Amino acid sequence: MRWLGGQLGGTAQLPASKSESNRALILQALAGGGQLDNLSDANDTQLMRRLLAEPNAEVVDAEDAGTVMRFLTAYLTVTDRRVLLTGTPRAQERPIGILVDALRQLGATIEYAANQGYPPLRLQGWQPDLTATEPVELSVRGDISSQYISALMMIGPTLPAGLRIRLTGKVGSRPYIRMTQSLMQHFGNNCRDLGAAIEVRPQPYHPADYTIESDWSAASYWYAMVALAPPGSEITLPGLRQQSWQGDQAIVGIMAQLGVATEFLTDGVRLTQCPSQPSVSQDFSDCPDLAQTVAVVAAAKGTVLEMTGLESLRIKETDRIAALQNELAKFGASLTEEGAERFYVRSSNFQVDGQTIETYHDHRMAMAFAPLALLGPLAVQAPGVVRKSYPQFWAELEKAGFEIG
Ligand SMILES: O=C(O)C1=C[C@@H](OP(=O)(O)O)[C@@H](O)[C@H](O)C1
Ligand SMILES: C=C(OP(=O)(O)O)C(=O)O
Repeated sequence: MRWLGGQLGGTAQLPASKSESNRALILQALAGGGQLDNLSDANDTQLMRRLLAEPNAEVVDAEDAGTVMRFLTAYLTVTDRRVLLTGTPRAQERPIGILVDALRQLGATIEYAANQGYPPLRLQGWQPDLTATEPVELSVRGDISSQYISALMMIGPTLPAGLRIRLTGKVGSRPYIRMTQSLMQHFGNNCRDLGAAIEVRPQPYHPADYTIESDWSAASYWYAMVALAPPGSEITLPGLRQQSWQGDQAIVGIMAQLGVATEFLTDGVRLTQCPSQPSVSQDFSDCPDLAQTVAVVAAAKGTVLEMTGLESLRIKETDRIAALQNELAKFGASLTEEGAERFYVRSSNFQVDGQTIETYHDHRMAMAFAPLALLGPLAVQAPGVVRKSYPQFWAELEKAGFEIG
């Protein structure tokens, strides 16, 4: 792929948030109705929708979608389904023991079909304590994935006396927990986040309509393009809100330091260029999905980037730290760990001249490196990976003035 030249401009279409979509689908199913508008066309969301619509399936394949695997483990448990819940080889390497242990304490019978602590899972029955008058108390680690906590929160209202989840360890991806709370409240459960614990009342959901916001994680790739495009470039992204439930709106503040200014419009944002800083320090604990985008922009601009909060990156679609290290090295840039869990991106004489990017079955590797085509010719292996969250990504790049393929 290559950039055909000139300034970047115009409007780019974003997918709807897959995180909001996949929560809204679970809540709609538990509420027994409600109209959802602007559901994501991401494979992760279309898959969730299909799987929820198959009440008699004996094998449920969550493919490579973390939210689908984790949310359905809880949802299929409380709807008393007997199924084999499986996923891709990589999904079978992503841990789920914390969620399974919690569900067992609530009355689930779940067995591991292959390796202890990992999918595939055999869901074999659900017998909650129907006489409970006090909320069930659970302790759940927050430092592996917030998706376990969101999954438990969403099924909490189905328990006779609700649920109290005490969070232990460092809690990562916190905004995703708040997003779950906000959507639950929208569907009628006044769930409370007390910081160290989450209280879910036994209030039944009621059907509610909701229009999904555009996806801020997907927007991050357009921020990267504006940051690297010729002077005078800009882009408009419809469907993003100033009051957002998505933690990846943090891209606004991060990119303000890397040369992109955000103007909120009535519907969406307009991105323009602004001066950037020579070095940037950022904790990604709350926004892990932005790490790849920001690392690549910093490397390309020669900005020294200090990165913390990357702990969860090793257990996502791929080991994202190793993948970033390998691919940045192709441009003479580096990502090195200097001290415990403290990483630095550094580069000098960064050049794009026909390198091929490996994507490691990870949509975000493809999308984070694609903006480099603004600086020189580039090839991306297995470009179809983007379908997980942003199926129209390449088509939108073509409209914006890239030659693809
Ligand atoms: O709940 C969600 O929708 C998500 C939570 C995050 O995962 P972790 O909680 O595992 O960090 C994020 O990386 C993922 O893309 C989506
Ligand atoms: C980590 C991601 O997704 P999930 O965990 O839902 O597979 C992602 O989209 O970057």
